[in-house]
Amino acid sequence: MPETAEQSSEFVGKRIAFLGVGMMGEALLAGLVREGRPAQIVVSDHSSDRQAEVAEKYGVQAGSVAEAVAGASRVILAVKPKDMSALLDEVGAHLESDALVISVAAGLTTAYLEEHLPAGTPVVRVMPNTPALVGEGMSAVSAGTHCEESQLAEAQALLSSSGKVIAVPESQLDAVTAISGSGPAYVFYVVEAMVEAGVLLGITRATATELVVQTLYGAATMLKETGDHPTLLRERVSSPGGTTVAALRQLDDHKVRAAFVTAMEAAARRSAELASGQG
Ligand SMILES: NC(=O)C1=CN([C@@H]2O[C@H](COP(=O)(O)OP(=O)(O)OC[C@H]3O[C@@H](n4cnc5c(N)ncnc54)[C@H](O)[C@@H]3O)[C@@H](O)[C@H]2O)C=CC1
Ligand SMILES: O=C(O)[C@@H]1CCC=N1
Repeated sequence: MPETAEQSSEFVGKRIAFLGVGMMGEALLAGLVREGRPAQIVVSDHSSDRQAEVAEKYGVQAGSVAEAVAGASRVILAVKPKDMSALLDEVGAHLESDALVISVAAGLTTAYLEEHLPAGTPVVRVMPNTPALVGEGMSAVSAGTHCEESQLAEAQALLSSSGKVIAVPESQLDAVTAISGSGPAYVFYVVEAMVEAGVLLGITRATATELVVQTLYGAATMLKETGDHPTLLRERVSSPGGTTVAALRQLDDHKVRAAFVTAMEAAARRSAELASGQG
């Protein structure tokens, strides 16, 4: 398991600026605060209401982008891709010479980030996901041209406060975005559908939700703890001539498996479009 930010001696005493504390920024911030370092964090958000809400909820400092970036050794960028160019101009004007810049924006490449920051700035591109909020996130990281191994490790240690972290070649980050970045939304979509079906079958919404959520949690835990192939686990549920095969046949007839493939291809394509400025 990678060293956590708490365990990393590199982490001690370093100030972290969070620029943009919407859904994803807050989820990553929550992990660091859980590790007990709120005094080192300063947040900045264009929405003053949002900035104040997050600063109060997590007991962290707040300020303008310039105030947050000045004196920060790590700068986390968590704004929408369309807002990144303006933010990078502002960040560049105040960035410390040894600061590491970490972006979570979908699609935006390290080359794009480097182009908009002072020459030689070390950058790390990350694709995290929202389960980071509860410490069960999945992040994939790639280093930019000027980022040293130790700086990539530093970014990994920082992100490990909110879940699992892997390093991947940057060419794979659009696919990663389609899998784990957007993935929680597919799961919530399936949950919605199963709960609706439960209600249709006469179960109360509360009970149907409880049944679906625990089923999902149990199935995910089995996948993680046994390491067994999903096909094997599915076959163990499917009695010959029973209820499960009757249901799965309907999913196949409705091409649900194929729909997941085309949906995820669309997500990866969209990620690549964001990189080429079609955001
Ligand atoms: N929501 C998700 O599941 C995931 C999001 N991401 C990426 O995270 C980034 C943020 O996404 P969300 O948190 O969902 O969006 P969001 O809209 O919830 O948050 C963005 C925040 O940035 C603030 N903002 C905009 N311009 C700013 C600026 N110049 N300075 C300071 N704050 C500024 C906004 O007021 C807002 O609070 C995006 O680039 C997205 O691609 C990556 C992985 C998963
Ligand atoms: O939908 C999006 O563009 C972002 C990136 C991955 C998840 N949410």
